[in-house]
Amino acid sequence: MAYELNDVSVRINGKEILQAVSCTLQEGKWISIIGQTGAGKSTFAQMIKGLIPFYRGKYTHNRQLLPRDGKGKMKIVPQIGYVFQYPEHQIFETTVYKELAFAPKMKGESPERLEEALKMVMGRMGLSEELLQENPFRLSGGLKRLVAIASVLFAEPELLILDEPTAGLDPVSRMALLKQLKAWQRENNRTVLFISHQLEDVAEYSDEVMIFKEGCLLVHLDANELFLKRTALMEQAGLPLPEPIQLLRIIEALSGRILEPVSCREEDIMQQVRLAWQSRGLQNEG
Ligand SMILES: Nc1ncnc2c1ncn2[C@@H]1O[C@H](COP(=O)(O)OP(=O)(O)OP(=O)(O)O)[C@@H](O)[C@H]1O
Repeated sequence: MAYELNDVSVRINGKEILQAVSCTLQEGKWISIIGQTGAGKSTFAQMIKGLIPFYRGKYTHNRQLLPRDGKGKMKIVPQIGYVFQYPEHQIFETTVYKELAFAPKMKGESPERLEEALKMVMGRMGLSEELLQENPFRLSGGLKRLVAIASVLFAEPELLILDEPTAGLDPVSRMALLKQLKAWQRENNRTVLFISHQLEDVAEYSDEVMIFKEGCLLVHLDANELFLKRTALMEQAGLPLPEPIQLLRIIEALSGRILEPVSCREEDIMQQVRLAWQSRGLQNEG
């Protein structure tokens, strides 16, 4: 179920926005896309969804070229879901039920199947069924966001693109939303492309990370490898390290020991930090 790009370049208004990008997006992976502002992250994601009509190079899904129309224009890829920044701005129906059921009804889903899927997606996003008859425009900002994202999940996308899905949310809502999306991705073995400037979230949830710099894909690698072993790549891309990794480096410097957390997730890093802190060497230093 892989999507593959081979030497793909995108030029808009005479400017090369993406340059010779080659990559494979494997099924069942949470792949984060990071890079400084203007690095080409959103353009890459839009290209994957088929929102960029023309590009050079080869783009395939399961080794089949993605369809183009008679004029050679790339078509939108229906099995890819796209959550744009501030997705609540795309809500247009008058009840939460209508908003969620819009796409599946268009696909001709039976009422029974609709009901079953509706319950599942509401539960997954932590939304109470009582909300179904509410006007989505009257909900709080955070709830509106959940409804908008639930409507994308309801279409059961094979690959889900999340373009800064937590922008503007408070820390508690941000964490809750990402946990729900991660659980959805794992349970359904789906691929997620997650664009974010929140590097702590990237280290917490990713299987793989793609770093873009000035329209080029600098590197695509395992998240643990990047954050625990190849941190120089972050510097090369002009990006800071996630805060728990910065703390790990400080504790290593203070204790004079190399710490080896099992992953770049905060919980695993803090466990190492606590152990080092409790060890006599560091207490004496302190
Ligand atoms: N339609 C367009 N016309 C002209 N230039 C564009 C267009 N779309 C994007 N660009 C330019 O392409 C570059 C990459 O933009 P893109 O939005 O992909 O970057 P990004 O990494 O997603 O940035 P950010 O983190 O700020 O969202 C930028 O210099 C942007 O100005």
